Amino acid sequence: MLRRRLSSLLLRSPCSSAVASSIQQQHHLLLPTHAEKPPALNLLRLFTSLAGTDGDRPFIAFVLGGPGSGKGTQCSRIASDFGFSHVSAGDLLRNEISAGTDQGEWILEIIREGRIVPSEITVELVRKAIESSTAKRVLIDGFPRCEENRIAFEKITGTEPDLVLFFDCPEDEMVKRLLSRNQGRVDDNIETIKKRLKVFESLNLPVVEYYSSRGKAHKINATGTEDEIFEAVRKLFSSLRL
Ligand SMILES: Nc1ncnc2c1ncn2[C@@H]1O[C@H](COP(=O)(O)OP(=O)(O)OP(=O)(O)O)[C@@H](O)[C@H]1O
Ligand SMILES: O=c1ccn([C@@H]2O[C@H](COP(=O)(O)O)[C@@H](O)[C@H]2O)c(=O)[nH]1
Ligand SMILES: [Mg+2]
Repeated sequence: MLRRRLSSLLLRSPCSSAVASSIQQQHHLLLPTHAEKPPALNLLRLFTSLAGTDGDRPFIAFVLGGPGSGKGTQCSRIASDFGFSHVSAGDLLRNEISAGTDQGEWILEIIREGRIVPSEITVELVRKAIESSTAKRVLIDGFPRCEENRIAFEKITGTEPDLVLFFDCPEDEMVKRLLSRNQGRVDDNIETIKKRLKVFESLNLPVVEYYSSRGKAHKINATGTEDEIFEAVRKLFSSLRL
């Protein structure tokens, strides 16, 4: 409870002014109504660090890339060949929808519109998934989606990813893949795909750039067959001392 409240105090600003107004309009009830000062960061960490100290936590890889770039496909293969647990932020949100809660209904609308779910929801879901995993290596697929997500994750968990994988794919190829994915996703239609591509470029790419500037991001050419792409991925993971 306290953890949840501390998290919400830190996470007042949505991902960008472009998406801020509608999210804030719909989401104002989740935000604190009075001006409390966030507690000092080290106090916050006392309650929220992932599995105690940095040393105890698993190896964390963020897997980023545009919609349809093949993140989920490649994550499944990395998980089975390199012993990673695969945490898909999108799947965690879709589980909330399937659970049929009020929060789920609201998340469904955000996904249908190709927007980003506020950090107070996603960071909690991702943090819990990491904490409940017994694996020593975890792939976080499709998160963080924007700088605000990234900053929130790092503050709330007191940790940074060890590695960031970026699947680089041309837009026309991503659109083609999404339109033939055929998994009944509410966001696999051309109107939503166009919005997701815009959100990817304006909000998600800056996260990749941030981690590139810190020497953590590895770009993989995501064109070609699944096998060809996995060969490049395999080389990278084989070179890591895991
Ligand atoms: N190299 C590839 N060539 C052709 N099709 C591919 C390739 N990799 C994945 N696909 C197919 O493209 C579709 C999108 O792939 P996937 O679901 O892995 O992408 P994603 O990055 O996770 O997308 P999203 O962000 O929407 O979840 C799937 O139907 C998948 O089978
Ligand atoms: O961290 C996240 C991850 C996902 N979303 C929303 O879900 C959809 C689908 O995500 P996929 O990773 O493509 O499965 C995405 O377009 C967002 O609307 C999110 O808000 N935050
Ligand atoms: Mg996916």
